[in-house]
Amino acid sequence: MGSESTLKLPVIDFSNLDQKVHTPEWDLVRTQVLEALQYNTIQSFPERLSELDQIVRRMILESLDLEKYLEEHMGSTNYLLRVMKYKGTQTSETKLVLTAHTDKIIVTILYQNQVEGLEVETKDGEWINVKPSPDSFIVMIGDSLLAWTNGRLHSPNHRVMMTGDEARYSTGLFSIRKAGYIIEAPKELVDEEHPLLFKPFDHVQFLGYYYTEAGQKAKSALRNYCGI
Ligand SMILES: O=C(O)CCC(=O)C(=O)O
Ligand SMILES: [Fe+2]
Repeated sequence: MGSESTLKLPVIDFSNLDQKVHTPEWDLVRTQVLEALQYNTIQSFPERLSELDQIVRRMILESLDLEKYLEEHMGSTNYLLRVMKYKGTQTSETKLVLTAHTDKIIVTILYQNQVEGLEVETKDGEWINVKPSPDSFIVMIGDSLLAWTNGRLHSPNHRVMMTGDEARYSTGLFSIRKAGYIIEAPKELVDEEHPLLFKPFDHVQFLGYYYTEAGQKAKSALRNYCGI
């Protein structure tokens, strides 16, 4: 995204306020507060992230020569925005605060404060420690897209490990298939060399399975649910 589209949170200085209302300082800060609230940060943040999600997915479809599915893809998407807080562990030992999992969605976009903790597993089983940066997002593929691409893309295992007192905040935008949309790899991605890996499935029903005891215990809930 170009510099014009850079997201900037309004920053307001409250330090010159005393407790008296209707001083010029009070009126100035009140105007700034109202402007900031109208700035609609919480609304524009997911909007901008959903643009990024769509750019990434467009690039994936282009690289697979499957642009003809673009409209169907975008049209069958809902978005979920989740804000997460992980309390500091109050110890110098590193603790697992979010167990290893793959996301079940299409694409995940994460943004976080400066406290480290996210780790992503490579295909070879090595854990990479993600270094947070205020200028970047973490983009991961979820199981829905892995299944749709018939395994061409990888949805990585990830977890959160923390140590120390500081709280970690992260925000995730998750693109999700609408209920009733059947996820099925397109015929262009299935051939002798690439046999179909997953039976067609509905994302919401798959989630229902994922949250059962069997789904939670499975090494890959997707493979258990609809693997061929
Ligand atoms: O907080 C994070 O960085 C990861 C969150 C996550 O993996 C999830 O919500 O699925
Ligand atoms: Fe996740």
